[in-house]
Amino acid sequence: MQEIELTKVLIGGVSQNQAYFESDMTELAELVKANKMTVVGDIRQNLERSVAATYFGSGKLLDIRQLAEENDAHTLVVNDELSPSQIRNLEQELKMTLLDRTGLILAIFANRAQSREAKAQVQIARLQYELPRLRVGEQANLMQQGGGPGFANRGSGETKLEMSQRTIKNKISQLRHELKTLEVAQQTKRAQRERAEIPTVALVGYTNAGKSTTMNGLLRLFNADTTKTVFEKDMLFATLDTSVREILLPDNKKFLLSDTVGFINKLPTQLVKAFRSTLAEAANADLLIQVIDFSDPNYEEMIKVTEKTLHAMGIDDVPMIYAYNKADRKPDTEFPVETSDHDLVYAATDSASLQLLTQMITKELFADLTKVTFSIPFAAGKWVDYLNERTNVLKQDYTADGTQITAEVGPEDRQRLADYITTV
Ligand SMILES: Nc1nc2c(ncn2[C@@H]2O[C@H](COP(=O)(O)OP(=O)(O)OP(=O)(O)O)[C@@H](O)[C@H]2O)c(=O)[nH]1
Ligand SMILES: [Mg+2]
Repeated sequence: MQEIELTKVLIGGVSQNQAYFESDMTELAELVKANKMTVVGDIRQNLERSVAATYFGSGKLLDIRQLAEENDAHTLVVNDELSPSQIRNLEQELKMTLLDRTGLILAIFANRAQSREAKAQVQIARLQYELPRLRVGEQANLMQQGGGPGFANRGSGETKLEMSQRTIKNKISQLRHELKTLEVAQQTKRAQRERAEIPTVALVGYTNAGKSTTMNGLLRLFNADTTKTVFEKDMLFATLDTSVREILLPDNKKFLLSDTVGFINKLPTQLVKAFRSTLAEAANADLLIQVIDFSDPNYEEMIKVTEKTLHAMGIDDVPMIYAYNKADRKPDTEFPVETSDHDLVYAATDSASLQLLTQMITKELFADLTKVTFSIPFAAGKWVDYLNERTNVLKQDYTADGTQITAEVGPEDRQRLADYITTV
C-alpha cells in the first residue's frame, strides 16, 4: 500500500539562474518517470545560493508542504545532490521522504541492472553513496530496507537496517573483488577479439540519444540474424550493459560494434567510477561514434557532458565521428548529409542514413587497405580460404599453378602473405 503512495512525487529545484535549469528540471521529471514514479507537482525557487540547512528557503517549505497535501505526495525529489544533513532536515520539516538527483539515478540503475557485472557496479556505487548517509534510529535509511521509493525490493539485498559502516566497506571490497573476476573474463574476450584483428567501433553519448537504435538499424541492414538486436526505448538509461555485435558488410569487411550506457548531466561520481570497466569497450575501440539527439534544443550541452564524462573515464585519444541523430524530427533539416569527414546529420531510423554512417565508418577503419594480387599454390590453399573469409576479394582465377587472387588487404595481411604477392 505504502509503496503505491510513494510513487507520487513532487520535484523541486533551486535555480541560481543557471542557463540550463529549465531543461535540467525537465530531465529530472524524465528521470522520475524512468524510476516508475509520477510527478504530481513541481516547485522551483530562485536563490543566489541554496540554503545550507534545508536547501529551499523556509517560506518555500510551507508551499511544498501544502502542495504535497493537496496532491497526496509523500516524496520530494530534488534536482541537486544534497548533503546528508540537508536530507535529514528536510525530511523532518516536511514529513516527506527525500530523494536527491544522485539517489534517484542510482535507484534507476539499481532497478534496471541486468547482468552480474552491472549489478555489482551499481551496488558499489549505491553503497558508496549510502556510507556517509547511514543513520541509526527510526528514521533510518529507507534505501537499505529495499522498500523505499528509490529501490525496488529486488536487487541489492543488503536490507539490514543497521548495517554498520564497516559491514558496508567489507561489502564494497567483496563486490570489487567479484567485479575484478568478471573483468578478467571480459579482458580475455577482448584480447581474443584483438588477436582476431577485427576493428572495433563503440557508440557513445548522452542517454536517449539513439545509440541502441543506431546499433539495431545497422544490425537489420547487414545481419540476417535479427535476434541479436538490443533494447531501445524512449526512456532515460534504457541501456546499462555494453553489448558487442559483429557487423559484416557486403564486401566482407567486418567490424565489431558496441552499444554502451548513456551519460547524463551530473552523473554521480560513484557511477562514473563504477562504469569505467563497462566502458572499457569504448576505451579500447578504434573509433567512437558519438550519437547526439540533434532534435533536442540542448544538444550542445549534451555533447559537452559526454566529452567531460569520457575524459573523466580516461577516454581521450580515440578518433570520433559526431553523429547528429533524429534529424527527421528537426524541421527543415536535410539528411543524411556528411557535413565533414567526422560529422554527419542522420536519422537512425532511416536506411540511407545508416548506409552513409557505414561508409564513414568504413573509410575511417579501413583507410590503410590496399589492392594486392597474390598467387597462391594449391599446397597453401588455406590462405585462399583465409582471404575469402576475411577480406574483400575483387578477383579470383584458378591457374595450373594455383589461385590468382586480388583482394583489399591491410598491412598485417600483406606481411603475412608476403611470399605470395605478385603485384601491388
Ligand atoms: N524520430 C526518431 N526517433 C529516434 C531516432 N533514433 C532514436 N529514436 C528514438 O529515441 C528513443 C531513444 O532511443 P535509444 O536508441 O533507446 O537511445 P539510447 O541512446 O540507446 O539511450 P540509453 O540506452 O538510455 O542511453 C527511442 O524511443 C527511439 O525510438 C531517430 O532517428 N528519429
Ligand atoms: Mg540504449
